[in-house]
Amino acid sequence: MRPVEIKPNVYWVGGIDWDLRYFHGYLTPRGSTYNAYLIVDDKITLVDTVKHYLFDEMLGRIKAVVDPSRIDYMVVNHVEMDHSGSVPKIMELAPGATVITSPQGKKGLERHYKKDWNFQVVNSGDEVSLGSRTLKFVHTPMVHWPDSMVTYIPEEKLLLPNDAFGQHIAATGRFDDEVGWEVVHEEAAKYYANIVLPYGDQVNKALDVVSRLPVEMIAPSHGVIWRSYLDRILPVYRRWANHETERKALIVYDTMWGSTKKIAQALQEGLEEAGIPVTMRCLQTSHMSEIMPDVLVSKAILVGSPTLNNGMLPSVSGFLTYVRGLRPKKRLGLAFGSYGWGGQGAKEVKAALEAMGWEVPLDVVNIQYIPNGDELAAARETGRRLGEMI
Ligand SMILES: Cc1cc2nc3c(=O)[nH]c(=O)nc-3n(C[C@H](O)[C@H](O)[C@H](O)COP(=O)(O)O)c2cc1C
Repeated sequence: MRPVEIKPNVYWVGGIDWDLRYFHGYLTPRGSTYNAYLIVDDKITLVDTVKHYLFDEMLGRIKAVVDPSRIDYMVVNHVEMDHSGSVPKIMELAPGATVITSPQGKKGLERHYKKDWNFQVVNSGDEVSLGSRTLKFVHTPMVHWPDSMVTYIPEEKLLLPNDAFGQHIAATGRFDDEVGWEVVHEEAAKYYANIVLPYGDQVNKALDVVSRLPVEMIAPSHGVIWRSYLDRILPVYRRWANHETERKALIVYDTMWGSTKKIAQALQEGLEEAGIPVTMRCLQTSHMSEIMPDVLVSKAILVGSPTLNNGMLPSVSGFLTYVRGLRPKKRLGLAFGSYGWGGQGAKEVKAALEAMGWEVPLDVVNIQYIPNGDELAAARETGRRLGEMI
């Protein structure tokens, strides 16, 4: 339960959730952390907290540095309970502390905890002096809730952006270079694709703000702290925010008797003939949160469903509902599937792709029952034509 001094007198005092495997609908095979930061200055400040069940772990780390009753400021960058869940217990230990948050943060905290704390509402650009350090607040609404803000400490060139730049990684090392670029990039992409993707415009504004600040270290509220790979992750975030993709295709499908899978394989062959790398995901074996990193980087997304009871399979409609909410833009879509008599499944998929504003340049590949050789050759040709459009 040791705290980690990340800058002089700035300590990581969060909690490590080694066992977390499911986080509001998102699989987290590497677990996660909830990062809280303690700043010891004339005024003692805690920035964010941890999920309620890790309170004791966080408290142990705080106590190793200061008596928690001495906390003057409790900064809440984001109201979601993985970060604010231990605020009530901190406020019991430090009843004289002031809760610093955004206007939406105050409303959100009141709705969550029904407490009459001493609030200091801060607007974007406001500063609070701690003595030898300053807290500067910048609102980042909808990255990823209306209350979200970041805290910047200019004297330390340290940005505490809460969920932005987060990754679900539980590790003993607190820094990006202790985990390695491959892992931290993979988890940052997965986090972005499943949480932040709808808010590209707001991320771009936040990146503009960051680019004007001297930043040496970005300490998010999940996972490891960016100190060595800042030059790499900032341009990657910009590309994600701009919905820039690669010359890649993703095929996502489900099947009852295997025919839609045969069509998926024919489309894959055609795309590969056109020189396009393809990732294949069957919804029976891949969780939709695991598929989202491929959605993030793929220009073409092909979705297949057989027809079941006059519609698409529920697994496919669930996936499309999830993707629609995450709003990836500038994609090429294609719908396909097998049917028995009505064939509505693949047609519904096509309508869903178009409703997301994607370009769907080719007709649906909809084949009755088990595809024959000619039909598979035609599907392969469709894949090749799509590949040439990427
Ligand atoms: C329970 C069930 C319901 C089905 N309902 C429809 C339907 O409403 N309309 C239709 O065109 N085909 C329907 N079918 C036929 C399937 O779409 C057809 O068997 C198709 O080839 C299955 O593709 P798959 O091998 O990819 O699962 C149904 C099949 C099953 C097993």
